[in-house]
Amino acid sequence: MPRVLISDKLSPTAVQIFKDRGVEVDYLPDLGKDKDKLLEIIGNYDGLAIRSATKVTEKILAAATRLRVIGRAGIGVDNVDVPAATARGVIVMNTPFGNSITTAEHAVAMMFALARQIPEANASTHEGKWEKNRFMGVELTSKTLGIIGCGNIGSIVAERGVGLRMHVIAFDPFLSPERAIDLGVEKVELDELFRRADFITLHTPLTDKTRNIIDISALLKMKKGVRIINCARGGLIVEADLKAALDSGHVAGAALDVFEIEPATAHPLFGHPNVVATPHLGASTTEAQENVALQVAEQMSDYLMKGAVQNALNMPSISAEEAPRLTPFVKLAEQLGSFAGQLTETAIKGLRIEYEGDVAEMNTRALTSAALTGLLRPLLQTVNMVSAPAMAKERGIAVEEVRREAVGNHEALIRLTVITERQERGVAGTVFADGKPRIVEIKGIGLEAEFAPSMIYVTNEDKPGFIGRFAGIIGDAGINIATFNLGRLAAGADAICLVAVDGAVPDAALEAVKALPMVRQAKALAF
Ligand SMILES: NC(=O)C1=CN([C@@H]2O[C@H](COP(=O)(O)OP(=O)(O)OC[C@H]3O[C@@H](n4cnc5c(N)ncnc54)[C@H](O)[C@@H]3O)[C@@H](O)[C@H]2O)C=CC1
Ligand SMILES: O=C(O)C(=O)COP(=O)(O)O
Repeated sequence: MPRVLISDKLSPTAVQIFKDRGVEVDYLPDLGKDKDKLLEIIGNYDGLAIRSATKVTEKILAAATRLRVIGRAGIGVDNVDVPAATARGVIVMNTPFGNSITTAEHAVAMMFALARQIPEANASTHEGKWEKNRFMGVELTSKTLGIIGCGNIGSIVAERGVGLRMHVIAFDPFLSPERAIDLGVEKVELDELFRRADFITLHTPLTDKTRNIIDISALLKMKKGVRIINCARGGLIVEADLKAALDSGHVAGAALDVFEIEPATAHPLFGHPNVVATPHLGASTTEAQENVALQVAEQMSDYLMKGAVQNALNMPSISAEEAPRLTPFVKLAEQLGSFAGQLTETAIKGLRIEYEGDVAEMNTRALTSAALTGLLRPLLQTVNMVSAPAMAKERGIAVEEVRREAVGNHEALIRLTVITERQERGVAGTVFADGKPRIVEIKGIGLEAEFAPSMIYVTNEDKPGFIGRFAGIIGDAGINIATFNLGRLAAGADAICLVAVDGAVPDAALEAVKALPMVRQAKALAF
């Protein structure tokens, strides 16, 4: 039974779903804050469910020897070392929509709070001061709202802004002009947004490109009296620069839900009269927390129990519906890759994968990942479908996918061609109705063989006497032949022989096969 650790506070719904789906679960909501304890126990788990408090570092991943999936009940995964997880073959998934409305609403609430100084006015009124003349606000109607990052959350903020009769402008390199029109948003460059906006709200992920996107030079480009809202990530704003701009009065107010270092218990901006602060509450509503807990538990259980992959950041999706149909082809692609990988002794420059017939309509990204996994496994024992594409890229292996209708006898065929400095070697296979993968072609020569744990592959000249002498050597070595499959280009031309044997092939027997006069190559293969 797979075991999952929940190391941050999640709705009890998640615990129940894991249990209902047959996944053992330990709920330790404060563990994320205790790095040492997490390091000590993480090796016991197949899955880790987190929010933003747990930091999944390279060190934690190194100790997570059983880990197969990290599920982020929320959106941002900047607290996970995704490249390190990928290199170790651990899927990282999030719940990209579950808390977006809630977070957008928090940004809008922050905008109102800034415009009318609600938190300060509230505190003063509670103190019995009745400072009616101290709190003069600004109207939102007709003001320009500048949105940096117009994805899921930014778009919802945009729609709310339009509803409030604001003029909404957005900077997002990936926002299409059509989508901008649909949202009622004017797409602008960043400098223009800085120049024109009365309110600026941030909704990008924290990446190397977005880090410090609001620094002193950006602040100086903004209108005097601008108000800034950050419900995305600390690190997008240089906090010291913001403080200077608030102190000088250039920025009239800032509302911050997120901070460079969290938890933020002491901060130079705390106590500033024009700063509204909340403790990373963007996603904290009953509705959003139910959504993300339910979704993360379902996604992680689906992966651990059925092999379905949804919302993974480092692996193509495989739906629970397609998983049963795809699985035998995943196996075929991996075994074909493994076959090619075991036969290739020089550096691989490229891999061409041809999908013919029914399989061309399937999830070929997942199949290509599987093929790369098989191909690279002789070099990298720990490679899997998550890490294989990144590993192939790192090694400079160019991957080409071709999809076409069925051309031969097979309704579905996958052909893998490995390209090295010296040659191109192709191998093709299919899955029959019994669900078992078969090799049906090697180097353009047709044959039909099932994959077996131990096999011998021989290329030879098609001359009389080979089979008898080969079988004699194998029999003398005490190895039982399970299946014997032959193929040849033409009578007397190149031939191949793929033999399944019971048990490992001793080196001496393989050497004796290689020494036969008509043999060109002989190799023991393991699947
Ligand atoms: N305060 C909180 O509790 C929460 C914070 N968040 C944060 O909000 C962020 C945004 O979430 P979503 O909208 O769901 O993500 P998303 O991926 O749907 O949208 C992000 C947008 O940022 C854009 N972008 C990327 N780089 C950019 C750049 N250099 N300049 C301008 N735009 C850029 C992308 O094109 C994309 O459209 C998350 O990454 C997360 O860090 C999310 C949920 C809750
Ligand atoms: O989903 C996100 O990106 C968030 O920032 C929400 O964080 P949280 O789950 O509340 O710790």
